[in-house]
Amino acid sequence: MTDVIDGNALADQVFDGVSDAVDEFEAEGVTPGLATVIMGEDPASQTYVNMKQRDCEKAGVNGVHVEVDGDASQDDLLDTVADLNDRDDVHGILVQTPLPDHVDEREVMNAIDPIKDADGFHPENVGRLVAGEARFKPCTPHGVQRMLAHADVDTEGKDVVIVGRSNIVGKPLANLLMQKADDGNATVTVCHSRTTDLEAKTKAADVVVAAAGLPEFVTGDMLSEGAVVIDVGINRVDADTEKGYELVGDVDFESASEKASVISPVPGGVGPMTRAMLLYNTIKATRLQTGVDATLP
Ligand SMILES: Nc1nc(=O)c2c([nH]1)NC[C@@H]1CN(c3ccc(C(=O)N[C@@H](CCC(=O)O)C(=O)O)cc3)C=[N+]21
Repeated sequence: MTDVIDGNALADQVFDGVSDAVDEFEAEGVTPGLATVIMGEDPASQTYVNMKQRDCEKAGVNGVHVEVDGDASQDDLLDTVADLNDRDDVHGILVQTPLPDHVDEREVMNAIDPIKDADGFHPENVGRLVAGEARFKPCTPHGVQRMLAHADVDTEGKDVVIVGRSNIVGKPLANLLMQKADDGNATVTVCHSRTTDLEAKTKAADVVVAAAGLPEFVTGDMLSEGAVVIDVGINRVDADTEKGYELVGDVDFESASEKASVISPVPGGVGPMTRAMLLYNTIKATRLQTGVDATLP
């Protein structure tokens, strides 16, 4: 039987833990706050940010939403970030990507106060993570780790193949899973578009993480029998649905689930866990800024 990880149910457990932590903060007169900043009108970004704000409401986190006009300057966006850095009621800040072409994403990430960096993308936090002293783990890699633990997948000594080398998923996840401190202890191979004979590598893997941003790229014939498959892809492909698109992962679920012992679906897998770990980081940030030791979810 293939175990299909229910990312929504697992995320709900984390959200419950966040609510409990919020109660602990409230008892000390603190309300954790998360600011989401969106610049421009990208429809997918609007959807995601709305979901994040709904999560905040559900968990009792103070959600602060800021919209910056798509035609505004980079300096306007940096001013917005600076204001949020200064606000005592905002403990976590997320600037939704992609940003308009005239804005340098790196400059914006660098401007976020590292202690409020709910995404974990600031170079100081990237450096800490690589050094084995993670402060804010990026949300998607952290969510993947939680999903593996939940499915009783112990990666110690196992071969993990990550398909995709992005700064937000592939690179940080590789670092986490190879480390001792995170009970990863895996042998990690990072594959990408220039990898020769990808199939030989995925076939030899105990765990395959698909994070290339390519719809249904990883198929069952690329997997070994009993492999663990985590699908990080969230691709909108045109379809004859009400919304005009459907969500598909980077894994061809039908063929892959015939081989896999454990698999995560899209939607309902990594996506909700990414949002849950965003609130986890908000709780962690609030602890660091207030000194109140609320229980981490
Ligand atoms: N600074 C920044 N931080 C991010 O974390 C970030 C970002 N920018 N830019 C875009 C990506 C994408 N992302 C998603 C998170 C959750 C779902 C999610 O919850 N998806 C649901 C349903 C989605 C739907 O119904 O459309 C699911 O997979 O079940 C999707 C996508 C965060 N991102």
